[in-house]
Amino acid sequence: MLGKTGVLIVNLGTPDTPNVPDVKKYLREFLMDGRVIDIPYANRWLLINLIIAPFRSPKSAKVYKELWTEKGSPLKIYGEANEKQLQEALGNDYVVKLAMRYQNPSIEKGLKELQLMGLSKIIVVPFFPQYASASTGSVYEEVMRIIGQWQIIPQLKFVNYFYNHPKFIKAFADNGRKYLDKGNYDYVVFSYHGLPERQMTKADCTGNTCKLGSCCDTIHAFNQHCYRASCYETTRLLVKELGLKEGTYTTSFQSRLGKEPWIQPYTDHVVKELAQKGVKRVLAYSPAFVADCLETTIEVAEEYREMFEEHGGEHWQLVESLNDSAPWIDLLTDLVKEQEH
Ligand SMILES: C=CC1=C(C)c2cc3[nH]c(cc4nc(cc5[nH]c(cc1n2)c(C)c5CCC(=O)O)C(CCC(=O)O)=C4C)c(C)c3C=C
Ligand SMILES: [Fe+2]
Ligand SMILES: [Fe+2]
Repeated sequence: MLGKTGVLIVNLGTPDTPNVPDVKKYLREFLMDGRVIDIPYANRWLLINLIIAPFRSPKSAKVYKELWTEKGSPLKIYGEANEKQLQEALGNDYVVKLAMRYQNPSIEKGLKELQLMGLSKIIVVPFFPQYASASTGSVYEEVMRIIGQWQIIPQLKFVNYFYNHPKFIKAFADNGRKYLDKGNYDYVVFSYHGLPERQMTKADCTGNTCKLGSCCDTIHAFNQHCYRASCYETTRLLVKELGLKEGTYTTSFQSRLGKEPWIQPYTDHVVKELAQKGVKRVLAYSPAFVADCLETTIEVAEEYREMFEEHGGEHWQLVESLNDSAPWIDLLTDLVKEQEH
């Protein structure tokens, strides 16, 4: 095994089953993460255990049951496929392990397996195109917590983001182009997972803070880890690749939780406004996710479609994510190899 490199691919996580106790367990672990609900521990504990877990779990379980396939949760099925595909693409000099930040297979299990192989280098690839403290940052914190206890700390590399990688942009653009070429769409919505505004305005490592305004209109040395700026840049790059005209697309943020303000505009508001303005045919991108999951298959493809049609829209189509496609594996291979320099 000496000389091999370990590759830990990490996605967010999903419940073990769509039943209420497993969904509750998943939500508890996820939302008790101080990078996800960033309030003092005691307040977070009360909020999660007395309000969110008991009341949200039955509702979420219902939706997970709708999402579930014979083989399980799509997020995990695609992750398992990616583990095999990437192993094949990288060959024998690498050992690829899949991990989930929450629930199973855990980061602890994946790292332990790599540790037992005596690898001298580990590359961590979180499956989040845009950096956020609540996603990528949380994966790193967990990796460092575990590896920090080891006697021998291997050489460690992290892929912080890849929203601007030309192969990421091309893969998503190609997925959408096949609809645009045939479908006579009059509008494209780029909907990203949202974040609480409070998290955006915390100072980054350079001391800069996002002002939730025009500071996100360009990407530069001081805002490369700004989630909002990275989302807007993802849209700009996709728009350029697709050749969309000004006034025919917009960026918005979905999946908010709780009563505090999250980054805006909210996708549900945008969906209603577009339908009410007379827009009839919309192509919807969700480029914060590399695998179709609850947030794309149910929220974007079903809930927003129903909302759009209820308010006068005629056709709403989700662009599928990268899932187990060859261009995604090609991009993952590049992301790993780029860490070897
Ligand atoms: C794009 C990366 C993600 C960020 C950033 C993120 C932040 C974030 N999420 C919540 C709350 C929930 N998210 C849920 C599902 C979910 N979130 C992501 C990704 C990011 N979340 C994915 C890929 C998924 C789907 C998982 C699946 O099993 O398919 C859920 C659970 C679903 C539900 O009950 O509605 C919650 C809750 C917060 C609060 C947050 C940042 C503060
Ligand atoms: Fe989320
Ligand atoms: Fe900003």
